[in-house]
Amino acid sequence: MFRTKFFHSSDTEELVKLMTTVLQSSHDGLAICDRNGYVLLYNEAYLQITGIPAEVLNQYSYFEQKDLHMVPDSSAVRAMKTKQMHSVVIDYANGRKAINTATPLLDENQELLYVVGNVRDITELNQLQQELEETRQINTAFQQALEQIRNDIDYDGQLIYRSNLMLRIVSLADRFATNDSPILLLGESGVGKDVLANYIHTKSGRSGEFIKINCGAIPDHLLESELFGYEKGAFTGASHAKEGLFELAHSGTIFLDEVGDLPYPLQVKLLNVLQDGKIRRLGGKTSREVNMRIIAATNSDLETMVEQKRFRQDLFYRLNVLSITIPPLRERREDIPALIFYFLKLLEKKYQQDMRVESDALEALLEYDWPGNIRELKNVVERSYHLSEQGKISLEQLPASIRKVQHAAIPAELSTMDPSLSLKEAVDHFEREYIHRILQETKTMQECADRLGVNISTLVRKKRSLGIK
Ligand SMILES: Nc1ncnc2c1ncn2[C@@H]1O[C@H](COP(=O)(O)OP(=O)(O)OP(=O)(O)O)[C@@H](O)[C@H]1O
Repeated sequence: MFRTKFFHSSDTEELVKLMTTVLQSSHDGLAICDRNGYVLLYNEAYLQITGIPAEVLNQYSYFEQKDLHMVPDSSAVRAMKTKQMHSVVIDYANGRKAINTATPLLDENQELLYVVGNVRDITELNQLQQELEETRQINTAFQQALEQIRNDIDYDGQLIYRSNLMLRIVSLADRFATNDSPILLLGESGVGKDVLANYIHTKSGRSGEFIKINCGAIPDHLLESELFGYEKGAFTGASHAKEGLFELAHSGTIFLDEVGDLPYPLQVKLLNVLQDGKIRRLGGKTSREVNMRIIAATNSDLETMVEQKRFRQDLFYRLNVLSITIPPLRERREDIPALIFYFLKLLEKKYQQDMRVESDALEALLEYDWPGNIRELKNVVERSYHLSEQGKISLEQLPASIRKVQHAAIPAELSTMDPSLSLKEAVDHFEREYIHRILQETKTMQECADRLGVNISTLVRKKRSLGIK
């Protein structure tokens, strides 16, 4: 409090009246106690916020209130003991939360005279903060979902492959497609687990929808209601009943992406669904039968997670009945050209602008290791397409990391490849030229197969089918 020159009241009675009005007008709780902790003055807000009855303030000192556990904590007691200002956050029994600050008033000999207590209610602030945090989490989940949609927007659902490895995987998927057992898809991020799950659903002949959920993208507290749905009044804000994704996937397939991120308590619930084919909505009294195919996918090492008790063993066994591991792109390099031309075709169709890939750029793309797999390849093709000049993608348009692995140029005619060729013709043309070149550069078939990253029988078959002498 600051005084101006106009203040010269020496009437104690008048001063007390003034003080009382000041105290009463404050929204913060205010209380003044003497050196023994007995409250002398307090305002209405103090009673409201702390919930301490007036009778207690009239009879008990702060020391007694604390000792008798009438209050959870007291900044006044701390201030009296230390003669220093103290602030504590207190959760009062009436459910309110407040910052409680006590300021000691000392005389000229540093002896305690009074302590002034200020209680600021932060209950609403706290709730607002929590709501803000929840909104933030929901926002992040939506952002991720939008990002996913944006990434998938150009995807026309085709599963492109040329390698024997993928051929085997697709025929395995064909066999698994027609039964109802759960399938676990494993493989690094971006190898195409999502695409394969979609493919399996299409091949399964199931009439229902393909429903996808990314278990890692939805905040834990929303995931259960998202999967199982809820009944009206199941929780605050549940003003109407809502179907969960399991119900939506009835007669269809539910794809649980990043299943390793499923919170531990939900893992038991998923296991129950897998075992008896029934779900119960949150707040629901009865169970409903759902006939759905579950496909789960992860790029985490579930076995290690089981050892670390982060993933339930029983659920792992149940999901792992039919599992398919999709190899990374660097282990099936024969797929790279087919994928490049496929993504280019999609872009050409969309933007009505044909594109050629110069030979050195193509070579760099083929040599690169693709740690981000097909997702990375797709992004690089898209980026280079937009950066291209005069209908050509050349080395300069590729990211530096890819340019680095570039070797000597491949036959020049590749860069001027006829854009009217079909994808298969273009790929065949490229493969013929490329294998021919590597054959010339190597001494044995084994060495050539190693350079190409294929096994020797693939190389022999390719040579024959492409008519390479
Ligand atoms: N064989 C394929 N043919 C055509 N496009 C593919 C193929 N495999 C993957 N893609 C494309 O690559 C991108 C990544 O694939 P997808 O989302 O299926 O990978 P993922 O293994 O599920 O990745 P994550 O583990 O990160 O979810 C997608 O845009 C997809 O369309």
